[in-house]
Amino acid sequence: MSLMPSMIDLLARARVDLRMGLPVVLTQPGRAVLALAAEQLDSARLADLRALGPVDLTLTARRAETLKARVYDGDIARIMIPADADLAWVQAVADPADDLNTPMKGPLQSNREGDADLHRLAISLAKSAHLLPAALVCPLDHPAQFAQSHGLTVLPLAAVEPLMVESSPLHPVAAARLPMDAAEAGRLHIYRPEDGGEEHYAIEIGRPDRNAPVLARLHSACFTGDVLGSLKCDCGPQLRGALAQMGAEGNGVLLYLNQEGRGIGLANKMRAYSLQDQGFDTVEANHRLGFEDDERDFRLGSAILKKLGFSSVRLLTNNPNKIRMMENTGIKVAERVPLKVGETAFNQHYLATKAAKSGHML
Ligand SMILES: Nc1nc2c(ncn2[C@@H]2O[C@H](COP(=O)(O)OP(=O)(O)OP(=O)(O)O)[C@@H](O)[C@H]2O)c(=O)[nH]1
Ligand SMILES: [Zn+2]
Repeated sequence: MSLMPSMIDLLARARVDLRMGLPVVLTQPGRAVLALAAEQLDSARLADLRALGPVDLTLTARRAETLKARVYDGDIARIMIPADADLAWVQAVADPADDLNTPMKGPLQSNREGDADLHRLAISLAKSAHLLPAALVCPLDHPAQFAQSHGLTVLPLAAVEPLMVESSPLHPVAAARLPMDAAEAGRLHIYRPEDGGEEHYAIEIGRPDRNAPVLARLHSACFTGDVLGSLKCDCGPQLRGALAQMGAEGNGVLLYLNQEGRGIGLANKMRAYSLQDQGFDTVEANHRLGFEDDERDFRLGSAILKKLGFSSVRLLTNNPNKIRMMENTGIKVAERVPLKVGETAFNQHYLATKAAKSGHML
């Protein structure tokens, strides 16, 4: 029935549910759990969840390592919530904001019984909803009945897993002429993913030849740098520098990918900045929050370039991962064009960390 939600629709709905603090039901043959985002929990929901059975606080292995909790499930850990733990305990374990003030949260006991696949799905959902990667998970006996009587979204693991791994197809929505400081001959194209996620943009300058390598930049959104002129990173000057170079050459394409904070979202990036204020570097801060250094999906860039008719680029970047990803997804990188602008007294350490830990070319 075409008026019923598809699996992609349910996935988008589940992300919103988690952001609203609602539980979602995750199922696999013979097993089901109820999952809630730790960050959106309140005391009433914690009590109701505990009435259903034992609750685990699922974290990434990154976060568990910081907390010195045992990791039995590879990339995630299932921390048992003690009987006397309250909402503040859950939040303190999930969120590193107060780690330095209250380093002792434990002893933390990790669950090693049974399968962790549904817990892993809960973490992926929280990440893709740009929430802290921490989820409360408890087993559920009659999932279909429970979901129906509580009006909850149900996601079967087998159906949803391939959708989470694949990059969602993007479709052009609208395009119009946009004269800019850097180039009067500008055109802004909007692309919308099928999965209800962020839209991404392509700024085409001039009318680049589709049969030759185009001067291209994959720029990830940085509200603080691009809009506010933050001195903590080099994003603003890189954005304007790339557009200026394309304007000067008369041709180019800048992809503005809405993957704020290397894919963790602006709220989490500000959590990371707060940890940086406590002395951690950009990579350590991501890890303490439970994220990888870089959670972006650069396949988006190739998908948009292909939609625009390009197959080869002169890529403005210092990031070898972007080059690798372009090549692996069918866009030839004919040349790497370095983009070194915007070094300040405030971002020297940030740029040095990217070079030392993330392989950026100096
Ligand atoms: N998590 C996190 N993200 C940051 C931080 N500083 C900047 N960012 C984000 O990092 C991304 C920078 O993206 P890009 O300009 O594409 O940079 P890049 O990966 O360094 O690669 P090139 O600039 O191409 O060399 C943006 O999404 C910023 O929001 C930080 O300290 N923590
Ligand atoms: Zn930035």
